[in-house]
Amino acid sequence: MVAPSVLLCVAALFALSFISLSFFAREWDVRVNARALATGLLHSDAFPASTRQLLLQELQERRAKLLPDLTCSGEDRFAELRRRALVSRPAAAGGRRNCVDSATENTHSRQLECSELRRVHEAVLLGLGYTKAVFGAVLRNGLSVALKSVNAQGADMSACLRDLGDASACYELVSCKLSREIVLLQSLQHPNIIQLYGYCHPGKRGGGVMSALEQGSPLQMIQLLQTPWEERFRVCLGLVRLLDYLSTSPLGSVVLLDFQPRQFVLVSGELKLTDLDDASIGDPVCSTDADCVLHFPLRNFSIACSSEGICKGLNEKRNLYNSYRYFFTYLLPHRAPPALQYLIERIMNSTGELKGGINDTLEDFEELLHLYKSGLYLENLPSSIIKDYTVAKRTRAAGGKAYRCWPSYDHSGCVLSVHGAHEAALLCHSHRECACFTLGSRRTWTGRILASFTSSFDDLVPDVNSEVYVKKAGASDPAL
Ligand SMILES: Nc1ncnc2c1ncn2[C@@H]1O[C@H](COP(=O)(O)OP(=O)(O)OP(=O)(O)O)[C@@H](O)[C@H]1O
Repeated sequence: MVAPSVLLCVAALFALSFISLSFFAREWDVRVNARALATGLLHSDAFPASTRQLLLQELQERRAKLLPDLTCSGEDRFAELRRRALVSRPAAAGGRRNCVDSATENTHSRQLECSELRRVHEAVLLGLGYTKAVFGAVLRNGLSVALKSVNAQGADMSACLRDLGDASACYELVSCKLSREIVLLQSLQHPNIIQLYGYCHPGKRGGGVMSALEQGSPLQMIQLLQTPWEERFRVCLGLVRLLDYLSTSPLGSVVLLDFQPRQFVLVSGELKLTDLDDASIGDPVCSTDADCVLHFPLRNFSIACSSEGICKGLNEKRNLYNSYRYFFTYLLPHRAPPALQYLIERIMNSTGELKGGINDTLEDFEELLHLYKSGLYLENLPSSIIKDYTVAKRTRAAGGKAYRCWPSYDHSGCVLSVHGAHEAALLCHSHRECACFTLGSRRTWTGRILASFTSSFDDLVPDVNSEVYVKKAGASDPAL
């Protein structure tokens, strides 16, 4: 029989340990663990005090295994990130508020109210990840947003609940990743990073962490593989521009630890990074060269440990090689204009072997864009090719027979991007069904013209923005 005074003493000791651990612990995760520890102790009323330290240690280790990439482990670190975010964006300063649209003052003058975000109806599921659930909604002002919150059924929450058994501690742990992403989105601003419209933190009236972002559509690699080369090139170019920015961002060099196509979305064809919770800042520290090795399934790369004890440039290399293996390999060489293949091979070689850095890669990509946009890559095109066509200016072809080609911008016909009439004539010559083509006012993202190819037409109707080229009878195949 245990005396009531002893029980009281033990309870007081537990309460005191919890309060002091929570109070003095500078590390956010230690506080969570202290809570888990206290919860455990309350549930089993006979833990000897001598095992307290061991238990705490074990909980910390388990937590580290549970969420190995959760680098918002220290309040100091989080505060430091926040401070840097605010320094790089002076207009956003003002401390933590319940709801802020600090990232949006240029684009959306109206403040996003948390109450509005939490009240949205008819939200549709856009995606579920290990950590977050993302819903699409249209706000009252007509703005389409993606609302991110903790995925209560996600793998992170489930693993945490299995391990710690404390729902509120787990929510706090997992939402830390979302909060971290919000902080990063505030300071990292680039056309290829999703725009943060606003966010909510748990306030007095409850509700969890939530961010409101520019809405995109999940990146479907299979779908992307079926799009024209120009669109796939756009995705790769956006990625390279993003990596260039991340290599020297306002926060330092940023590496995407969990680099997968699903961390990105497309917004009107433009690639945007949306999942930043696993991004890490700063090149790794090292004591020997062996600390600066990048391990990939099929190969490893290493660099020297600098005299300052940093693997300088390792983040950049990791991002670049991941871009090569997840994006360039699939999207870049396939059906590229033959005259640009040499440049593509150079890019594939230098990124696949990590011979060049992001600067060289960006230079190659910008050159590729320039050659493609300007039509310079078509220099060897026979100029006589256009003589095989009769042109009807300020008209468009109506009716007639369409045919399909691949990869067309329009699935019911044959619509391809061309630099001008010469290139369109070349394509028409190479299609057995082609009898005429129309150049209209529609342009692709590079400014190239969308040409529509058909086998026949019923009529020519006036249209000041369009011209029709009709193949002359007996026009020869230029055997290109
Ligand atoms: N802005 C957005 N617009 C549309 N869909 C989005 C947006 N942001 C994210 N998604 C979709 O939601 C999914 C989950 O989002 P996110 O990647 O941020 O969550 P996560 O839990 O960190 O994912 P993971 O398990 O890959 O780490 C994404 O894969 C994407 O398909």
